[in-house]
Amino acid sequence: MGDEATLFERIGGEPAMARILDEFYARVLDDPELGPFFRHASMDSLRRMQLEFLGAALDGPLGYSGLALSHAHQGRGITARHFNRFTQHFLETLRARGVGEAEVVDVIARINTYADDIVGRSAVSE
Ligand code: HEM
Repeated sequence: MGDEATLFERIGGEPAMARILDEFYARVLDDPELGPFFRHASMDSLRRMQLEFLGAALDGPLGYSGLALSHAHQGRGITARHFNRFTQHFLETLRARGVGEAEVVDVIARINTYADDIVGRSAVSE
């Protein structure tokens, strides 16, 4: 049991996820509704933090050393619509990179559990 690959490992671990995140953030920056959020972001550091975060959230073996997601995203005006677009880009990138459909579904379900941490309270009514 303990020897079973984690979800992160089934996707290909750190090297595969690093390539996925390169493509994913290129798509996000190209999206006219999402790109402006990242105008002042340090993308290298963000990609590294996101890699760690996913490495931990998809059952390891990475650990996450960044800010709490609620803290990192509060006050940015992120709505449910932004969150869904962001997640849709991630889903499309996983598919484009050849990740299996079962893993894609598992990853998106896992990511959706963080919606309340990302979407601002005052914006939920949208
Ligand atoms: C489940 C979805 C998401 C996850 C897992 C996630 C994850 C992260 C992580 C790990 C960080 C780095 C925190 C740190 O620096 O310590 C971060 C920062 C950030 N995220 Fe997200 N995020 C998500 C959704 C979004 C969405 C929907 C937006 C905007 C539309 C967004 C915009 C940002 C911005 C602007 C930063 C700060 C970048 C910087 O200035 O360095 N995130 N996110």
